[in-house]
Amino acid sequence: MSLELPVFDISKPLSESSLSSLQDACKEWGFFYVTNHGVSGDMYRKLRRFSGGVFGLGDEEKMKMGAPNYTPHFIASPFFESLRVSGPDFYASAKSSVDAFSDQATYEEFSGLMKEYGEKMTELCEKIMKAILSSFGDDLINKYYESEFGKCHGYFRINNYTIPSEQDDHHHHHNDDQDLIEGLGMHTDMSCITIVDQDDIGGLQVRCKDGVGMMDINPKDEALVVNVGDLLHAWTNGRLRSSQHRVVLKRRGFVGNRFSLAFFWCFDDEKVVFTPDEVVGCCEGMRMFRSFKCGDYLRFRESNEKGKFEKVGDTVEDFARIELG
Ligand SMILES: O=C(O)CCC(=O)C(=O)O
Ligand SMILES: [Fe+2]
Repeated sequence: MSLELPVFDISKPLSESSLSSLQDACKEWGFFYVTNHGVSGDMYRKLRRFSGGVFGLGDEEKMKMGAPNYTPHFIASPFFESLRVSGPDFYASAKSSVDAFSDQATYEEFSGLMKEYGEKMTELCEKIMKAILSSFGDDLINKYYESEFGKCHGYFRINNYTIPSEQDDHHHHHNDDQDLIEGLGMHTDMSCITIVDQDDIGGLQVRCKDGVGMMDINPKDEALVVNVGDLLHAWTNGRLRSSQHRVVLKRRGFVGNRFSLAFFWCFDDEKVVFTPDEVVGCCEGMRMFRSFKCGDYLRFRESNEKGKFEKVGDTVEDFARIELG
């Protein structure tokens, strides 16, 4: 099954009806599309070309980038490798990845591009977060945007999914459907919000509220996919969904690579996440999450996964949910 998520045009003034469909989508799915986001086709094509150049290097070369800049195959999955670029100084982060390579002029340009993209996405996240706060009404922007979200920062991953040829893949996990491969396992994001730019191959799936079904999030021209992460789920007292999602690849007919960009916008490590009374209040007054330091949650996730990436199982629900009774 596939899903028609609402499309939120971020360039338009916020109308009551667009805010209410935004709020509904965040509660029901934790996912929606955004258009007129300001990332030009030109910037995207350049980013893809440069990244393709880096992924095309030999394994030994790529390993020179080191962790956490480069995640090689067989960490998250055999079919996934990823470059990480961290803000707020996206230029310096990208530069530190590619400094080991010889073609310095090219990589200067690469780093400049990463900076441009990172800053654009940071700005977009700020706008989206403001829209999400507005969708609660009650002037939450004025009360909480600056104090709670003013120090948020972002990082992004450039993801490259490939499927090896049939003969050397007898040992990995097939789904029930022999033609479906998990390119990135089921997980929730550790962010406040995440913005994903997937190419036209598709494969992003979200778990339905019933906890069983899966829905395809189809590629949509000119649109980016936005999803709510664990930090915003906790901050909104669980009202906005941080949904489990994954990426599946169809073996048959899969040509080339699947390329995606995922931008994660998070609280800073020192931030104490604690739902304001007013936000709790609109939820029958029952506080669902104890206060926690953002960095402690990130470390909890990392230590639970032993470098295994974002596997589902331990989320903010396990970490900070208040037991009832
Ligand atoms: O590659 C994608 O489309 C999504 C990636 C994702 O969910 C993630 O990196 O957290
Ligand atoms: Fe994700």
